[in-house]
Amino acid sequence: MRSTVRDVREKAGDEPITMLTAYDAVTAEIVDEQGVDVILVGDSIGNTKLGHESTLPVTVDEMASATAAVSRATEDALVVADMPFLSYGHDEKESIENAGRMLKEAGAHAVKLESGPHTVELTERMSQLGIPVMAHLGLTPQRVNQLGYARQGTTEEAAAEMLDLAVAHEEAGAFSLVLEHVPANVAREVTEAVSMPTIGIGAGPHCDGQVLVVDDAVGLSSWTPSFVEEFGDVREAMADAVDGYREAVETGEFPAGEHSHVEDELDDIY
Ligand SMILES: Nc1nc(=O)c2c([nH]1)NC[C@@H]1CN(c3ccc(C(=O)N[C@@H](CCC(=O)O)C(=O)O)cc3)CN21
Ligand SMILES: CC(C)C(=O)C(=O)O
Ligand SMILES: [Mg+2]
Repeated sequence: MRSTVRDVREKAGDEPITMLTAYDAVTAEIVDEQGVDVILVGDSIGNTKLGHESTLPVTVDEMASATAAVSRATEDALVVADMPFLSYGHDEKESIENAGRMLKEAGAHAVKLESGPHTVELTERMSQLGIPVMAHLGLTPQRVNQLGYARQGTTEEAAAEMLDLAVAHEEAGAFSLVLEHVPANVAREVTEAVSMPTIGIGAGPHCDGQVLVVDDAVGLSSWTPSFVEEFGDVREAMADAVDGYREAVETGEFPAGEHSHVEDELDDIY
């Protein structure tokens, strides 16, 4: 049965919540079939699929297209669309229209916003309108030009600010919170301070759930952050298959008789 935002919220403290990204239908189908609770259509599509060096160039149209593909292929998981850089936060009307597209056009069940003091009111407005919001604190890669990709919440002051923002977003109506690249003890403190589930990436074992970029988790990425564990080697499996194909064509082994068809009736003509 389809997961709902409420299921995700109620699961906190029970079994860990599992979340992976997906950006296309076949990957979403595999992730969904393996029982992962939440599929995030991440703006990490910029790095993983579109060949960009950061998530900043990703557009609302690109996110809507990927989210629609994922939604069409997903039966059980909750589908969350990541809102790309500058598609929210500067103008309330535009933010809500962009987020609304993910639900109305692309079949997402919720959106994720990289959070800060400027997203508290927006989170409240979206929640009131029926757009469930997943918040995101710690390393927020859309701020790469200010933060780099360094671990966040590493000073007493920064950790206290993260805690305050987590509480403020919960009060504003966020249903869940991603904590990225923060010390495990800070993530534990935040997890204890809020009742919404926290989902960690590089944030230690005390969160209510975990998320990874699917390409990193299956071993498809050529580079991964230090907090990643590769649970497979899809890149090598795919390279072997591509190499096998190239060699079979070059040596004339492919296509063989079983891959082709001779039309007998045309035999005396051709
Ligand atoms: N494939 C992929 N996986 C991800 O997890 C991911 C993306 N892409 N793109 C968007 C962001 C960027 N992320 C990153 C990127 C780099 C580090 C990293 O290497 N951090 C260094 C410190 C770098 C610094 O200090 O500036 C580290 O050692 O932790 C962490 C998260 C996580 N996200
Ligand atoms: C890593 C997750 C949390 C994300 O925001 C993304 O994949 O874009
Ligand atoms: Mg993202």
